[in-house]
Amino acid sequence: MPQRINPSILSADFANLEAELGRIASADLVHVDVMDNHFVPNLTIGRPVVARLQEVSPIPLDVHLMIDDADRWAPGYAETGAYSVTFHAEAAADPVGLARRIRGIGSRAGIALKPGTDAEPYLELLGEFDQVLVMTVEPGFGGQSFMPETMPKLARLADARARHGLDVWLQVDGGITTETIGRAAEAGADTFVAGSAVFGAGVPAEAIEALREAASRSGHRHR
Ligand SMILES: O=C(CO)[C@@H](O)[C@H](O)COP(=O)(O)O
Repeated sequence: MPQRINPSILSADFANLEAELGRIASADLVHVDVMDNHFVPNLTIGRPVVARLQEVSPIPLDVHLMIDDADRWAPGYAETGAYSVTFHAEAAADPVGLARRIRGIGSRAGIALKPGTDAEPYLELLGEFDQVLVMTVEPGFGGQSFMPETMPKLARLADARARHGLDVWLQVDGGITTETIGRAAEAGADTFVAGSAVFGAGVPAEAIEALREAASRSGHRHR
């Protein structure tokens, strides 16, 4: 199964985002964190900046909405042409309906699960989503420590994916480093978001390569 490394621009220089994209040219996608200071206690960027990033980025955008009222706002992010738009389970009144709208606009649709959010309601609905984002920290800030207790949930999602023969991507986000990425890969993740491990490194391209190597050493063992 292919593995993807998605650097999170939350740890990039927000005054020089276009230049920062140039430092991660070997990334698979760019992870863009949108926070509204309601769903999470932090505020980042909104649709106008995402739309502009979409215009200048040579790398597809993986937009992660940490915002309330996703039913209202998420389609607008898909309309920017983003490759994927992920919303949180608690933020949507109708997660399946919203995923269908996002897909209808042309983006891949993702559902995100906070560390305390149960995967159970979604195991039989996996086909409605293109990716499930398993948060491996509480959403809101970069630089936190990976929460290994989220791994059983990831493994349950991986089992459901295999049972249904789906190729839904399983993404992890938070505290992903060369030390932790192997555990997530073994539990079934194929898509890895890393902020500080990439932009906090001297040479982000080397950090991406190191993460790629560490993940590939530890592929999913339960397929
Ligand atoms: O969504 C988030 C935080 O809520 C992430 O995308 C962070 O940007 C990850 O940062 P690191 O934990 O890799 O530093």
